[in-house]
Amino acid sequence: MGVHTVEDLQRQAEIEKEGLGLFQSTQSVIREALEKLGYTDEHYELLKEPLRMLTVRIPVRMDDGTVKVFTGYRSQHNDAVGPTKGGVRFHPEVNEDEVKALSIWMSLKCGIVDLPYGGGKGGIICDPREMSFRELERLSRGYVRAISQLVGPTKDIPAPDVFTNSQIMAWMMDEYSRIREFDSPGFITGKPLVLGGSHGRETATARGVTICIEEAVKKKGISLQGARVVIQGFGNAGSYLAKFMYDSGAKVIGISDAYGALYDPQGLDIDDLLDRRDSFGTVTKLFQHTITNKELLELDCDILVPAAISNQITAENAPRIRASIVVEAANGPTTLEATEILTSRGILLVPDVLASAGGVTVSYFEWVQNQQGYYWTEEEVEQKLTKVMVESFNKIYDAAHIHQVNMRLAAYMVGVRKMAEASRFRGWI
Ligand SMILES: NC(=O)C1=CN([C@@H]2O[C@H](COP(=O)(O)OP(=O)(O)OC[C@H]3O[C@@H](n4cnc5c(N)ncnc54)[C@H](O)[C@@H]3O)[C@@H](O)[C@H]2O)C=CC1
Ligand SMILES: O=C(O)CCC(=O)C(=O)O
Repeated sequence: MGVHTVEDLQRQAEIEKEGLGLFQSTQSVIREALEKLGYTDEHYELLKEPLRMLTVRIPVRMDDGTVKVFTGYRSQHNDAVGPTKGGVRFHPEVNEDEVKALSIWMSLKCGIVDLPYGGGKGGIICDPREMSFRELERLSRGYVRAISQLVGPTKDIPAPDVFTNSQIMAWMMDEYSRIREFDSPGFITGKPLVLGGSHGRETATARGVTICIEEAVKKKGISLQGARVVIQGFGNAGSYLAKFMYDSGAKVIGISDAYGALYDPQGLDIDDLLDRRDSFGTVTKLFQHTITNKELLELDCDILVPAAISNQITAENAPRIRASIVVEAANGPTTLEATEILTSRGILLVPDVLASAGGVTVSYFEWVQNQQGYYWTEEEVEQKLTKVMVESFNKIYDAAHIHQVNMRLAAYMVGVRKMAEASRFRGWI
């Protein structure tokens, strides 16, 4: 790989400033991973940006009769390996750079768990917590109409992400099937079981994180029984993870949502919180004594799991993180500088592209079942997921030791190789 230009170095310095672009910092780790593997500048030029990025405007008739126009995105990072794959996020802070970074992370995840996919991701700038059921249906269908030319079961396959769920996947699948005039369950994953969903997809992300935690505690010589766990976010990823930790005998001492956090050093009653949370993973509003998300992250604990949004552990708070293990269920919760700080403090950081890959793995199983029209039992799904996650964790843990790099760079090295090779064999590079 060529010598870095002054421009490169300036950009690098900017990236290192806290808060600057998830997208740029992702590019810098991709560059480093390719360099370590001996790939050329051409590989970096190809892989540093998504191949396609579609911006759409979606007019939606609101319940009060007015029309509101929403902005949405779909990014397809690289389809050398196969169709692109990745979730759709409904959130007020969605933006183009975030969607682009998220699609690159999907490529890396698919490479790590060895799926026949490249990475894609979508998002709509909206706040579903302030929309009615029918408004959400119209928005979901409008998004599919807007992106329908670019997606499909063998092109790009969406799935759930922040503030989207199996009901939204069902509307999207129905809209796509209407447009194409045949039933297309393989267009999207994370569907309800009765519409071709897979057993285990609902809990897959949390299950994958749990498997990473089980492997990580072995490496650290910590017993999961009685271990103190703190989880930021109580939605799909965070709440099921809390349940798995609670059931395995760990003590979940802190959880949070967008409005605050709950802390009990004796351990929270997770079954009770699960009964009381709403469909957006909100539960803290029901309690008087709460702490902030910022305080939650700095609690004294053994295992910390950010399972909500990006940029939560930064150079500012990384020196005060007191966990021995940090497992990233969320996408992009830790900045690059914070990654360095945590690693140099001996904290085992299990990066997002590995820890959260259980979701897309079971999405792949769902897609395979849809293509075959033959459905697997919950036990089969769980067994296959466990094998994939245990192998992936150990592959990356070993790579980090062999190459003497942190776990994030090791994960990028493992994740980028397949698409780099596929791009080369196709003659793109
Ligand atoms: N659902 C999935 O299959 C996968 C999700 N992920 C990642 O996991 C993370 C969480 O996703 P889901 O659980 O699916 O979303 P979700 O919508 O089910 O839950 C999100 C949770 O984060 C909380 N939250 C939102 N904004 C927050 C803020 N500003 N501060 C603190 N908490 C906030 C919400 O209150 C809620 O508890 C995201 O980063 C997502 O990309 C990664 C892989 C797969
Ligand atoms: O299930 C999928 O296809 C993708 C899930 C996702 O968006 C993610 O892993 O970030």
